[in-house]
Amino acid sequence: MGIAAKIAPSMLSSDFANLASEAKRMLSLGADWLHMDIMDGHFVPNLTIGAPVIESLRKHTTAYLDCHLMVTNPLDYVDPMGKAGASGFTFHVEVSKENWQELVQKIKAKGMRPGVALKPGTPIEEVYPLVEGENPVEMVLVMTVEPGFGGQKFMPETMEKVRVLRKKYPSLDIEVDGGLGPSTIDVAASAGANCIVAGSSVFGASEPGQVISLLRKSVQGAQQNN
Ligand SMILES: O=C(CO)[C@H](O)[C@H](O)COP(=O)(O)O
Ligand SMILES: [Fe+2]
Repeated sequence: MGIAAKIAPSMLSSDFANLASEAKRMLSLGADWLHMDIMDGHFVPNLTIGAPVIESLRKHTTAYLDCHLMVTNPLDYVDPMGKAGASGFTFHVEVSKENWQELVQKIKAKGMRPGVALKPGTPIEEVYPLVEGENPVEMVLVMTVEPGFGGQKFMPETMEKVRVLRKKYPSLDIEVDGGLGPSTIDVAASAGANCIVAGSSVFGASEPGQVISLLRKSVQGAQQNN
């Protein structure tokens, strides 16, 4: 028995003008989580959504909103995201070296689940203190593309980080994000990822439900082989 597979369509690839119905469509097709990409136009060269949109979406669904904060000052977002109804709050390690302890504490105090993300060029060792501390994060998001945009090519060299993490922390939620789809899922699943973000491969498919179930089967199959 492995840890639960969580398939999280990235709403970045949805029609933002119909966000609520797109979210419901993904949930009805078997999505476990909805991945919400919050970008501030500073940490990454793209600007997407923030707490007001999370608050609007929350009125339409009770689903787990897996929020990925690609922002320079994640601490500023904790209160608004908590009030808006975010479920997971995943901040980047590159911008939280000085204050991750305070961040994790505040995220938990607001009833959210803390996670830490790292860019492809960031060494995996940087997240160890956050996973092992007294007040640990509950998920590590290994970016498998440079953050900022959907539809990029999966970077297989990031898989070594997933393998190292899975070996070190057998029951940790490990999320992969960027370029995941039918042609890349097996390598990520066998490396040990159990939370799978997929934007363009799901929303661009003629049968998104089939992609969601294929992603889940790959994670479950890899766990049975280990
Ligand atoms: O965090 C992200 C980009 O920074 C997105 O979650 C990610 O890119 C998903 O899109 P796709 O599956 O199309 O790569
Ligand atoms: Fe993301």
